[in-house]
Amino acid sequence: MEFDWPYLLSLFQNQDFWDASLLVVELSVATWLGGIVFGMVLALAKQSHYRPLSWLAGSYIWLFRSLPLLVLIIFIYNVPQFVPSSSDLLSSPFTAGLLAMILSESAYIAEIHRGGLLSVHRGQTEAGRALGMRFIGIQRLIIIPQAFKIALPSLANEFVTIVKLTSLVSVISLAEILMVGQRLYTQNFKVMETLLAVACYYVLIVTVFDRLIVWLEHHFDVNKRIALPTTETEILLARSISVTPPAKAQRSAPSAQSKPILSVIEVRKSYGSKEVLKGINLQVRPGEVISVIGPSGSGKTTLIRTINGMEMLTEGQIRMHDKPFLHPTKNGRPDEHYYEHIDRIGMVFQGFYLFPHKTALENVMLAPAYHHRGSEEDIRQFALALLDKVGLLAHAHQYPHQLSGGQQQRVAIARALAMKPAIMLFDEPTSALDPELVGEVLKVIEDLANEGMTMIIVTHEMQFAFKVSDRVIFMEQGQITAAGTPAQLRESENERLCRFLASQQHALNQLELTQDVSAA
Ligand SMILES: Nc1ncnc2c1ncn2[C@@H]1O[C@H](COP(=O)(O)OP(=O)(O)OP(=O)(O)O)[C@@H](O)[C@H]1O
Repeated sequence: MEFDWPYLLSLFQNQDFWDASLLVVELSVATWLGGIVFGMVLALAKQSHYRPLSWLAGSYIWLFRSLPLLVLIIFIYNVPQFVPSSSDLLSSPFTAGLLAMILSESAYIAEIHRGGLLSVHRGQTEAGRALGMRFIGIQRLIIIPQAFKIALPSLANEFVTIVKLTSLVSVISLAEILMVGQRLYTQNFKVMETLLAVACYYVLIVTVFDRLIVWLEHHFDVNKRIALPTTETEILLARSISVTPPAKAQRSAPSAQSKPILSVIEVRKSYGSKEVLKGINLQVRPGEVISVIGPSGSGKTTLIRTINGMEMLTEGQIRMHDKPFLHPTKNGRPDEHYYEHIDRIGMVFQGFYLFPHKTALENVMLAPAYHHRGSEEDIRQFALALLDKVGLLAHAHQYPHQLSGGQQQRVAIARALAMKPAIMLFDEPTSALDPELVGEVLKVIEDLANEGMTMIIVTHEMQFAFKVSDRVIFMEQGQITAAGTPAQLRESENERLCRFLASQQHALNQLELTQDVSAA
């Protein structure tokens, strides 16, 4: 029996095949998009802290991954026999097939999404929370765009699987490509030629969409984007407003009479049986700059993370402007009091945690836009002015990966300032930086201190801490064991503090040298 080439070629002009190809494309794209949306809902639900929701999503994924698609398609197509009211919808083979495919595929896609969501660094969520954003906002603006980019190659692969799975809908008489082929070869018995044409149609569809998805991946890849320069108009816009407080508001010694902005009262924090903070009391007054120093593992970072709710306290309370802010809760998560005040606390992390899919300017604009702090134009102007303040106006349109560590940390400071915080928290802001980049970040923090910004700084930079602070706090084994002005601490007879400072003597010597030079 000879292979019939002319017959094979004629099949590429067969209208039924092209109609069936269009149907396969429609069914595949609708299943893929529906699966992506519903799969993301399932993936987020499975990660939820709310146990019943997480259990429901997990059960759905388990059930629909176990069910053969063929069985599901036949089952859904026959539902109207038992539920007549569904016949309007499900008596159409296309709708029934589409529904069955979305139900089944979303279970697989949910797991792909979950992989993407888990790959996004935890610091991204913390950065969003520190900007006062809630769960949905954080997912929508920060996590999902990054997770989607990570998951895109696997999602593309799933699209190919979906295209091939559409052949199963022929079981409910939907005229897709394989069914058109079957009808032909049962009449003319040219099985090989017809199936080769069927294969070619599938390969064509997959190839076209493969190219489209490559384009999509390229589109989402910020690494390939070229940063635009800051325009003259933007520079003028940034410099037409001042983001530095007026001279009279600038730094003076904090008054002991002024009411504290923040009160930490008998705060304890435990991880399991290990108590890391053992009854911390601290009051922060307007304009005060407090540095927290101490040996590694003494609880400095835990303290500052507890102050802005990144870690929940186990006992005690934290008050903002003498109003409830943080206290232990039943579910171990902050309550509404937290959201009333968190946007007045700016946090700068050791690891920067800039949003990698957004430019420096977009990073700074994100939180004020989310909180509707003015028109887009005003927010943009303020963000440009803040970037100018930290010396990065020229880099406004660069992505984080196009900036040095020091520049990224300065953008992170501008991002926190964009919310006009009443108090700024710095968690070892220079520890992740190369030594030559430390100075540029410390300079920005020192300028803020001189402008009267209230700050708590956890730092290992002794020279800096003793230079900028009104008060230095020494922590050891989860307790504040010494506190006072820099001068008081240097003269303290606290044995452990003396030993700690002696170990840091090199840095302090440098400070004295600098002071001697400036006094001369
Ligand atoms: N998530 C956690 N789970 C369990 N223990 C933790 C956790 N986070 C911190 N700890 C423990 O709490 C103690 C204090 O840690 P913390 O990071 O606050 O110290 P630190 O003074 O900031 O140290 P460093 O200067 O090295 O950063 C350490 O013993 C640490 O192992």
